[in-house]
Amino acid sequence: MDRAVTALQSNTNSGPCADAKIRLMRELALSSRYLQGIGYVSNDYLLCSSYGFHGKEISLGRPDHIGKNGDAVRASVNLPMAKNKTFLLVERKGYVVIIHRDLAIDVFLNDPDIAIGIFSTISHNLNARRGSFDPAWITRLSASRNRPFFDGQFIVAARPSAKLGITAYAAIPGNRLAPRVRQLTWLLGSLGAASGLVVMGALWYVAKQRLSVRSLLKSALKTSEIYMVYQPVVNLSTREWIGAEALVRWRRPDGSDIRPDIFIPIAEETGLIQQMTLRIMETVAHDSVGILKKNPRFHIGMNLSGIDLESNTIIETLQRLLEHGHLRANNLLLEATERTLLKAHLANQVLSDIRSMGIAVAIDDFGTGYSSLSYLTELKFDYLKIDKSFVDTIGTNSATSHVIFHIIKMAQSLKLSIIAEGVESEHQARFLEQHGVQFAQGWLFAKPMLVADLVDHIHR
Ligand SMILES: Nc1nc2c(ncn2[C@@H]2O[C@@H]3COP(=O)(O)O[C@H]4[C@@H](O)[C@H](n5cnc6c(=O)[nH]c(N)nc65)O[C@@H]4COP(=O)(O)O[C@H]3[C@H]2O)c(=O)[nH]1
Repeated sequence: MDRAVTALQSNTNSGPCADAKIRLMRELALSSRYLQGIGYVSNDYLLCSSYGFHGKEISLGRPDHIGKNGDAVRASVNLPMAKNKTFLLVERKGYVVIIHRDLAIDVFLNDPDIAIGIFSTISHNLNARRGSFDPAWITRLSASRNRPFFDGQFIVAARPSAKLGITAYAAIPGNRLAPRVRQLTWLLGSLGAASGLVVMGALWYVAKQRLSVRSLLKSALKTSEIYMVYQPVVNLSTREWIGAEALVRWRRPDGSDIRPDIFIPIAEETGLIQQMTLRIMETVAHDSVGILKKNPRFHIGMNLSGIDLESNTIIETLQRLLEHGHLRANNLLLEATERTLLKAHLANQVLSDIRSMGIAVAIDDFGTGYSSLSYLTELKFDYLKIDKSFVDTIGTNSATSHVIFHIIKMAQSLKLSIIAEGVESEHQARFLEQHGVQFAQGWLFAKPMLVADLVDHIHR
């Protein structure tokens, strides 16, 4: 808009609706991705526009809102040249930009994860929606006077505008927020579109809410809301439980569960992950007392995040646990994903320090990252965990079904022990065993369980 108004104002050779000015309006409108048209307004009448000179002036009505900078906004205008469409008009210094009313949310089309809704508080209709917008959010937000909430997956916020008679709703998956908000608010802000500004407000509410998810998580770390479950790892030939993977859980006081793949990235981005890893390790050390009494050779796998691999803190924590607890180095298996290794520049050093303490290290979710092979040759691992997505291809004709053979062969040639993840059928278990995979975990054998259940099931 700035560019269009400046260009039109600085062209002083002709009157506001002269042919040359209309040609300039047309060029400016055509070169913009977001403006449907540009026009000249006097006393609430559109006299001419990039569509030409309007023999009969078009009445626009009074603006709905005048901004602090003097911009006059008309939120819902029908123009005779596009009868079935509703436009948003922003007038500045006599010139007006014509924007399709849904444009403010159309810019989100390329991002299916972001859900947007614009609700008319006058007609009580959802004027527009994008992404997996859940109308139930409207009821929940209006019941709580538009206080943003986190439903375990999405952070949802609303921003009402009495002047425009709308409420904009924005919802973003908790783990994807920060960079997108910055990018989208910039884009919407530069449009200067009124409904865009309301959507922008909703997005900022969402961003603020993310910080409150951090504070919720921070206090949860001090309570039993954060706890561990254990998924057994079996020996494929004997089906004996030889170890378990510790998986963190967060249950809110209202009984709702928040998934680790949602809150771990939030903990990583908001500087809480080290505190969380420490809490996880202390809980595992505590839980291991009962487990090791039943089977002193049992191993417990723990996931590491990229930030854990950036400093020596993890080494100090492990040393403390080994010195003061029941755990021995050979009871532990630390799991790092390719994704975390990619982020951690010091990973090589930290992983080799962990191994020199006698603790085994696994590469987790193998094959789902970017440069898997280079990790296998540059870093030393003891175990390779085959990701569930490859196990799922066993017995199918999918294009990637042969990849699992190569992963197994590669691990064998590097003398790594293999654990297959996400085994759900007997057919998959038999296939893996026949191809030399020693260990597996998955719902076929057991789902993640509380430590008391694990202890009950371990054979002496
Ligand atoms: N459909 C299906 N799913 C199965 C089956 N067997 C296991 N799973 C699920 O697959 C995930 C395996 O964990 P992961 O790959 O380490 O992936 C983990 C890990 O990356 C992360 N995570 C979990 N706990 C921790 C933790 O304590 N610390 C860190 N840094 N990350 C964790 O969150 C991810 C998700 O964990 P969960 O939701 O617990 O989900 C777990 C587990 O419950 C199966 O047969 N079928």
